[in-house]
Amino acid sequence: MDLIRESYSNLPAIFVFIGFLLTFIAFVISDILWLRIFTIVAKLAMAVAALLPESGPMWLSFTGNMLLITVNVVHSALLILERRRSALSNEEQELKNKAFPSMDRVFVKRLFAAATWYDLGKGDTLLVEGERPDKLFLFLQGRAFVSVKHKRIGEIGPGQFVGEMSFLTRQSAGATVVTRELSRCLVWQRNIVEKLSKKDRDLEKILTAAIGVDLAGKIFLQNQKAVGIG
Ligand SMILES: Nc1ncnc2c1ncn2[C@@H]1O[C@@H]2COP(=O)(O)O[C@H]2[C@H]1O
Repeated sequence: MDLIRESYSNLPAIFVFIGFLLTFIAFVISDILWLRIFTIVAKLAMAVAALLPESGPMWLSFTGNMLLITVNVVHSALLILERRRSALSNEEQELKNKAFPSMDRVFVKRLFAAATWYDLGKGDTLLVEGERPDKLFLFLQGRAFVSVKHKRIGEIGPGQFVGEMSFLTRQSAGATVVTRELSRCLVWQRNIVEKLSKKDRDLEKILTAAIGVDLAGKIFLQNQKAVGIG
């Protein structure tokens, strides 16, 4: 009998422990839907723990946890709906694989939805050195030459951005970029993507992360060229 009573008095602590453990797991997970699902279960454990103390239920803690559960259930349902609606076309999927491989499809779809597909001819000038670009390009197909002071310094290929440097620094373009062959790009009007990033910090994060990876690749190639490998 004593053993049963003792086990029962440990129950709140066990549920609190489970709650903290699940909260910890939730914050380690990067997928926002799973983060919310783990948070719901964690808060459920905490809510149960609040009902079990021998001294009587802790209603404030119970209500707080139930409120958090409600908020997360609503957001999870909206996320699931959005995920269903955010199927990517073949081209969008190909571009996501190249430029946003590990990023959440929902956010990538939102970002893509703010852009327009452009088919470019050979010799089209995308950006001019010293001018302030109003567009940000992301190549799906084709290639472009990059030159500074009329000297070719690099190339752009599928999965790479054009105009991302001045987009980040808000300066004028540091190079002129001209297509080398027929190309297909996704193009954002800068003012639109700037407004969108201010409104939606998740979009800003995935865009800057993808630009960061792209820039690292460009610097790597530049370094190889500098020592005569590229
Ligand atoms: N070394 C390089 N290799 C590849 N692309 C480059 C290089 N330097 C500049 N660019 C691109 O050329 C663009 C010119 O405009 P931005 O400076 O906005 O962004 C630049 C990059 O997108």
